[in-house]
Amino acid sequence: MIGRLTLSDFRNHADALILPDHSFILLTGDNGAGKTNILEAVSMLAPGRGLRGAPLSAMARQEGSGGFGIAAEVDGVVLGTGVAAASPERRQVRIGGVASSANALADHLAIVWLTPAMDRLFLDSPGGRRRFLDRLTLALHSGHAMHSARYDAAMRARNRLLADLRRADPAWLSALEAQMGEHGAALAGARADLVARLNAMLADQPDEPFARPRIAIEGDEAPDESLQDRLGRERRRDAAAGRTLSGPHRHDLAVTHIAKGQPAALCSTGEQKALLLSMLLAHAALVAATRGQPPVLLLDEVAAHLDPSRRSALFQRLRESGGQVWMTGTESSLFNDLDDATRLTVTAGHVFRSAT
Ligand SMILES: Nc1ncnc2c1ncn2[C@@H]1O[C@H](COP(=O)(O)OP(=O)(O)OP(=O)(O)O)[C@@H](O)[C@H]1O
Repeated sequence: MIGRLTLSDFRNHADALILPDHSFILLTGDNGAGKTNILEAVSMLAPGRGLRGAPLSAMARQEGSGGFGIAAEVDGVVLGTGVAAASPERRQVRIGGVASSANALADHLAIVWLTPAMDRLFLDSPGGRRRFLDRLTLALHSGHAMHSARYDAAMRARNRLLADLRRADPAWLSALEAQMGEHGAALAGARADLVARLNAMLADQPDEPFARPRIAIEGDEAPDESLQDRLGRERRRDAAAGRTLSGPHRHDLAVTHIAKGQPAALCSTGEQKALLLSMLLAHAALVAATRGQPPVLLLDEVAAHLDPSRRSALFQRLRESGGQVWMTGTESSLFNDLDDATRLTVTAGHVFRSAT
C-alpha cells in the first residue's frame, strides 16, 4: 500500500502531495487535468517505462528544470525514482534512501494497470500482450524484469553479430546464446507458472458479471531442445532474417472467452474489457495469496465504461480484494457508491481533497 505520494515536476504537476487514507483513491477532474499523470507516476514505482510506455524525456514538466521526482512511502520504506536535469535519460531509483536498480522496485510493490489504450490489447500486435503478461508475472516473480532485461541485452548483441555472420566470433555468439538460454528459460518458466496459477484461480471465479477467460502462451513452440542449442543451430536463418526468430520474445498471450469458446479478439469491446477485469481480479487474489498483499491497481477511466450494475459489482470485488485501488474519472458521481475512499479533485496540475 502506498501511504504517501509526492511528485515534483512530473508531467503537468509541479508539486503534488497525496496522502491516501483509504484503499480507494479516486481522482476526478476535467479532461487533461492530470489524473492519468498521477497514475503514471505511481506506475513508475515499478520496473519498466510506466503505463504509457513513454520515454523519460516526455515525463519532466515542460516548464520545469528538466528533471522530475516521484517518491512514495510503502510499508515504511520510501521508494523514489526520477531523473536529474543534468542526465534526463538516466532513471535513478532509491529504495530506503539507497541507490538501487529499477528492477529491485518489484521486491517492494506489485503494480498492475488498466488504461483506455489497453482497449485494443487483444486486437493489436503481441508486444502489448507480452508486456501485460510480464506485468502480471512480475508481481509473482520479482526477478522477472532482471531476466527480461538480460535476455533482451544478449539478444540485441547476438543480432548485431549476426548482421555480419562471417566475421562474428563463434565463441562470443555461443556465450550470448548461453545467456539467452539461461534468462530465456527463467522468463518462459515464470510466465508459464503465472498462466497455470492464474487459470487455476480463474476456475473458481464466476462467469458473471465479468466474462471469465482461459489464458495460454503461444508463439514459440519449443521442441525437445534447449533454447541455447536451437539458437546455435539457427544462426544462418536468423542472420538472413536480420533478427532472432526463436525464443520467449516471440511469445503471445492467447485469451479465450470460456463461456463463448471464442478468442478474445472476436468478442465485443465490452466483453474484452470484462475479460481483462476478470484477469486483473483473479491476479489480485493470486498475488494476495502469494505475497501476502494484493497488488496496487491503477484503473484509468474504467468505471465510466461500465453499466451501473457492473460498476457496483466491480467496486464490490475490489473492496473484497483488500488492495489499494487508484481510479480516475471525469464525473465524481461515478463513484457515489464508494463511501470509503480518498476523494481528490485534479485541476490543471493541482490536486485537492474533494469537498464531500
Ligand atoms: N511533460 C509535460 N509537462 C507539462 N505538461 C504535460 C507534460 N506531459 C503531459 N502534459 C499535460 O498533461 C495533461 C494530460 O494529463 P492527463 O493525461 O493526466 O489528463 P487526464 O486528467 O487523465 O485527462 P483525460 O480525462 O482526458 O484522460 C495535458 O494537458 C498535457 O499537455
